[in-house]
Amino acid sequence: MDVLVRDKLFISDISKTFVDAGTGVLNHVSFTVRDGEFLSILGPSGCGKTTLLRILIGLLKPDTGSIIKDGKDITGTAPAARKMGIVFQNYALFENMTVLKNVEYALKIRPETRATARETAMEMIAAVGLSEHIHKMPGKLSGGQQQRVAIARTLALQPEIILFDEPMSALDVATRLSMRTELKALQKRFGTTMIYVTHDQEEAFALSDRILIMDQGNICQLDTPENICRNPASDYVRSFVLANIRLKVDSLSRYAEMVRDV
Ligand SMILES: Nc1ncnc2c1ncn2[C@@H]1O[C@H](COP(=O)(O)OP(=O)(O)OP(=O)(O)O)[C@@H](O)[C@H]1O
Repeated sequence: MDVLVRDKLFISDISKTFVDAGTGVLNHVSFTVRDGEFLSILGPSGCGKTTLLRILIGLLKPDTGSIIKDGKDITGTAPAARKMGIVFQNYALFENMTVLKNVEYALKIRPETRATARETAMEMIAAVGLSEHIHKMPGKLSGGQQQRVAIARTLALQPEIILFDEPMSALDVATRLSMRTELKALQKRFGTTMIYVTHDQEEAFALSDRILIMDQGNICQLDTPENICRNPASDYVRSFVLANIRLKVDSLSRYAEMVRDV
């Protein structure tokens, strides 16, 4: 596979086996992520999505393969030097620090961002719409607000790539829908490449420039939502498309019922 200039990441032949998992969790996975792209990784529980994210950010070493970022091999590079950030499902905030302190913390540790830490933190908190909550503790915020703090904290470090590991799974449906719009707006504003792990078909189809569909450590298809719908690469992928259509029909009929009852 040729590395194109607009490719932000080139993941080549990544494999991973855990001794106690028996079979390979990732089997010679190769794909590219384009600069500024919103790429979702979609697949059932246990198919290797989180393992792939952990390898991309450097928390886990692959058994084979390499990760090329902007043309440079970063497979052995420390996580902090990769210019990537990660947002988890459980927010992972410091419970004993205010919103402001949570966002400021990492900026204050780094000599190059220390002087402007307060200003940057305030700007990022404003970007996620939480300016009026800066002095609150995370425990006093809703789940959606806590996830916004986690996103502001990640954005503040100006990563080139943000990885999301099922960031909406703990949120209610209405919050998830509004967070989708906000996330896309933030991506547009900051031009960040985003890699978004989910097992929610509807979310992946609604958010993504391209979707990578995985099953049992293998890539089944990587394409735009439209092309996946038009030309599913296998019966397995077709079942994802059909499930997504069913979800849409279900929510449309729920909406129709709500409107009828008004
Ligand atoms: N540190 C580990 N040691 C042993 N096995 C592991 C380890 N981490 C993950 N696994 C196994 O690897 C497989 C893939 O796990 P992974 O967390 O990557 O899946 P996933 O697609 O993210 O699943 P989910 O959607 O449930 O989060 C699973 O069978 C899991 O049990």
